[in-house]
Amino acid sequence: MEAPCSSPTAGKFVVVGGGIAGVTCAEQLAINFPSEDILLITASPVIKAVTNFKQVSEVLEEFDVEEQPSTMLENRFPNIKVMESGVKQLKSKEHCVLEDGHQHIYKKLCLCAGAKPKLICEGNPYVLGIRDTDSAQEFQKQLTKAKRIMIIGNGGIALELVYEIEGCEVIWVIKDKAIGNTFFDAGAAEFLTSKLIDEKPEAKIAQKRTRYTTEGRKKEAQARANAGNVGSALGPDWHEGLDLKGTKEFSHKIHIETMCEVKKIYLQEEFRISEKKSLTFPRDHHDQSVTTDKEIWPVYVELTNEKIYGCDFIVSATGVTPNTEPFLCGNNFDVGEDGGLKVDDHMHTSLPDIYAAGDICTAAWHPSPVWQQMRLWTQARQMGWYAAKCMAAASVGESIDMDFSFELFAHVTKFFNYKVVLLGKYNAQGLGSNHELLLRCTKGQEYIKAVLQNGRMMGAVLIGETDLEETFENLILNQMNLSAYGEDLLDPNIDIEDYFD
Ligand SMILES: Cc1cc2nc3c(=O)[nH]c(=O)nc-3n(C[C@H](O)[C@H](O)[C@H](O)COP(=O)(O)OP(=O)(O)OC[C@H]3O[C@@H](n4cnc5c(N)ncnc54)[C@H](O)[C@@H]3O)c2cc1C
Ligand SMILES: NC(=O)C1=CN([C@@H]2O[C@H](COP(=O)(O)OP(=O)(O)OC[C@H]3O[C@@H](n4cnc5c(N)ncnc54)[C@H](OP(=O)(O)O)[C@@H]3O)[C@@H](O)[C@H]2O)C=CC1
Repeated sequence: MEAPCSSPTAGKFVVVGGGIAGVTCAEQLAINFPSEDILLITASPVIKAVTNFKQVSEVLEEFDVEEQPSTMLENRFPNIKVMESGVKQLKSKEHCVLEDGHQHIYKKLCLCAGAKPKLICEGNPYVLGIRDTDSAQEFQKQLTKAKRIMIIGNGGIALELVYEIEGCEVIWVIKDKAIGNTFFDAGAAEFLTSKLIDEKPEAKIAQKRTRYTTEGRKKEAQARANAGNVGSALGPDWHEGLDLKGTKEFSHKIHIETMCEVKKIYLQEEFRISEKKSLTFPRDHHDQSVTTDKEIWPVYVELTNEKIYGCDFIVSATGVTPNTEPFLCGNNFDVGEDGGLKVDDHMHTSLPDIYAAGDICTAAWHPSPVWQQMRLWTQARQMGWYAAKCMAAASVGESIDMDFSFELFAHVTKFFNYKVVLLGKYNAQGLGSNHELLLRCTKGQEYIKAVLQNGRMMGAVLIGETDLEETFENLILNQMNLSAYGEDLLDPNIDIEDYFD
């Protein structure tokens, strides 16, 4: 029988999870309390370290994520002790966590156990999710033997995969009309799709600038044809170390099935018995001809548009579910609709002395009008850092203000080899119909969208080397009335940096 946990005053700072959130939190606690021991318990054999951190502007940041042996963290911070083990249970009333029969008493605890892929179908060996190094390697291994795969989902992972995979037919199934719904509107999607589908070099066309009200945007849209205890989520450029090549000698071969979902998955024998017919890979994007596929595949997918395709395997890139399971039993946490542990503006959960940061948590505070939570490593780092600050302040009876990084949503990444910067309400999220869009697009070069409400900039999408991120960030933060500038705001002949400096 396990001994009961003793008094919490005897406890230390304990952090669970060796991903970006947990490691950043532990590091910050170690800096704040150099004479105290910080315990980091993590299920994975390596930890994630942030390296080459670069503050691009006031809120935009870029960094690399490196997998390191935990000893490197312990060497950098002698007061951090890393324990490789999965936490099995939390006894919040007794201030203690249990792993493999051992128990650890905490005075303050930060849960940073991340999230796991939310698969369209659990337990099917032909449905893969990608989260950590192991799952990415398994995917790569399967891909080397594959002639055709199906990718389900329209977010970050799907966008990266369709661009990187070569030598394998890819059927990409999305619920939406356009690609990349979690990051882009139909205009940006069209800008990117040309890079994916046009095999020929793109002819440069003149730059176009347009101003849209919501009404105009609708018309524009109509006129245009987006496992248990897991390891940490992969880092930036995770696919660079992997040769994502199938069995064939061509580069991209992608067919996109829009506005549909998976209806049923059949294993080979099940499909044979059903006597249903599957389709061949469409010759080009406009190919509507229906030809029965003679090839025998390991798995078949029936879509809600009634089409059926056979493939070697399916990648479910359909989002994540917070890893809360080991912590919920016997503890009355407030949990968000997305399954995350709700945290307040001090990263504190609903239970005493328990904080949470990164993918595991759901931001339940009243956010700034231009910030929203997205499960990204920038937010994991910021939350881990801020949680440590809050834990430190609370333990000495002080209070601190919310960190500035939560004032404005800012994300910089790369899709289809373009730099992509997203700021504020970049897709007019939650703004209703009372907003307008300013667009500038040069095919193959840049796509710029500013979201305005009552003359104030609320968000922006910047694709390509636009050099506008800092100016736009300032315009969103200072909420200056831009009505007088109208479309000049995006006029390439006007240097708007000079305008607003
Ligand atoms: C393929 C892929 C590509 C991505 N690309 C980008 C990108 O380009 N840009 C971006 O901003 N974000 C990207 N993300 C998202 C980003 O990686 C995550 O938001 C971020 O890493 C979350 O960090 P975290 O520390 O909260 O969780 P994680 O990195 O998942 O770490 C969780 C940690 O908790 C440990 N753990 C879990 N359960 C337990 C337990 N019971 N006991 C002890 N330890 C436990 C795990 O072993 C792990 O160490 C990507 C994600 C994936 C999967
Ligand atoms: N460069 C970057 O910034 C990258 C970031 N990431 C992050 O990593 C995490 C995991 O990525 P990912 O898995 O792509 O998650 P995302 O949340 O980015 O995207 C999930 C996608 O799957 C769709 N979806 C959800 N359920 C279904 C279903 N049953 N059938 C069909 N489609 C479905 C969603 O549609 P809907 O939105 O309509 O529900 C959405 O398009 C995310 O937090 C993501 O932000 C990953 C890769 C790159």
